[in-house]
Amino acid sequence: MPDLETLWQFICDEFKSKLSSISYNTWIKAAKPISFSQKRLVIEVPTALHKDYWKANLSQQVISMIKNSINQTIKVFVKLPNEPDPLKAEPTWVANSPAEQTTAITEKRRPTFMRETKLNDKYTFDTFVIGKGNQMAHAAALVVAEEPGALYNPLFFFGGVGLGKTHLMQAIGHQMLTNNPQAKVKYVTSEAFANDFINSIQTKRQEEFRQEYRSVDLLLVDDIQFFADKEGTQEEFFHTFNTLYDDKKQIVLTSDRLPNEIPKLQKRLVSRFKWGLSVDITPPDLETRIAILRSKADADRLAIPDDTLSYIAGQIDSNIRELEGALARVQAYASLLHSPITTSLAADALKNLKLNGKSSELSIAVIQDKVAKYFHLSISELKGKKRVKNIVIPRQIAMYLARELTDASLPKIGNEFGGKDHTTVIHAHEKISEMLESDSTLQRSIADLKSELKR
Ligand SMILES: Nc1ncnc2c1ncn2[C@@H]1O[C@H](COP(=O)(O)OP(=O)(O)OP(=O)(O)O)[C@@H](O)[C@H]1O
Repeated sequence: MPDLETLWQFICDEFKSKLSSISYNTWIKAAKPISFSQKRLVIEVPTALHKDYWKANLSQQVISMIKNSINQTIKVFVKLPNEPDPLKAEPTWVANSPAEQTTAITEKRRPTFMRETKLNDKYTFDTFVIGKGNQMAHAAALVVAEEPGALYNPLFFFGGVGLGKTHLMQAIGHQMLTNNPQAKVKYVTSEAFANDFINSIQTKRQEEFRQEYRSVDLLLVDDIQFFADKEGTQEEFFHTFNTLYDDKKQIVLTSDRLPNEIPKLQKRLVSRFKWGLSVDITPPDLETRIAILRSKADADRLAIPDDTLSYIAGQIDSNIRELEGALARVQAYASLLHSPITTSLAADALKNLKLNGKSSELSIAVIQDKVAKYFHLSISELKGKKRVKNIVIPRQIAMYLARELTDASLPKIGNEFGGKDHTTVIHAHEKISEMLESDSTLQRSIADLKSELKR
């Protein structure tokens, strides 16, 4: 019997010749051989989704590879990093389900009242940097691109602004078109869907609208939180969803929060969105931020020393769009001065951004506006006296942000919230700080709001 290292090398070589490089990097490179004894191979993978995929697709292939090459029957165990040694409790394997074949639909002429939204060429799997916060989302995206309609339908990405939801969603579209150039892929924002729908009513072309949306192989709808308040659109989307789902066509959705946290989203949509898989994308750690900057710099053929990239990555801690913006700013500054990019030049270029600190320009009114919009409240509700929970928490969040992000005094903040006492502001700040320690939904809302306020 080979030792663990030799065996794993053999398995990797076999998969390298069988799988595309994207699949290889996602499933095999991310896996780690742990032990091999008594014909039992233990492999560790990073997320639950990797584990499912291994069990459904890859374990059996490994068994066959070994059988074919040295005529030995081995067992394969797949575990997560925090799971105990699976050899003490043998799992059962899920049989591999055959990939769902999508049928090509001949492209019809697009009705003129609907604007075509094209996929962004840059948003592919190749340009997507994998890190801790997006690893599971990336793996799910790949599964869906390779086996649309079969496993995770709908696939739902949620998470803060600028973290790569659109990028990943469009990467699925590109990949599907690479695999099957005849496939009909449609990307829209929820607002474009709503506009198309309204236009179709105004121009009496609802049939065309339905034909367009219900005949696709892959429907990508971005930012569905904006369906809130749009009753008619939700109704129409419900039927679009049902038709596609019944036809086993893949649906991918994104939002800044989970379906049940989207205000005024119909319950039947919420429940349908939960049928598939919802995956969170969280802000990248420093290492991933540096890797993203490195990949952008390489793509633009920019010579930037590592310590300068680390410096830039250290300045922006959540939003990747801002990270790209910072790099562009440094690049522009360097070309303006005709100097090479160094850390001190980057520090100069970014010094006015005040990204992580307080901003004297940010006003309480702007905070109130953003918070009210985020929670779908009116400014007067936010500033008012109503004590119902769905208003009180946003009000306290707004006070908390005013305290954290501006230099305004407590009485001034109280005053701007309809003349409240400064002790109310202190209480709000304490309450939200305390909740932030354990409430992940709140953590995400605050991160989103902060990131929007820095835009
Ligand atoms: N992992 C990644 N690797 C490389 N680039 C990334 C990654 N994640 C995000 N980006 C880049 O960051 C920018 C913002 O990403 P994207 O627009 O996909 O975010 P989003 O989550 O959809 O944001 P929003 O909520 O504002 O719609 C894009 O230019 C995208 O290419």
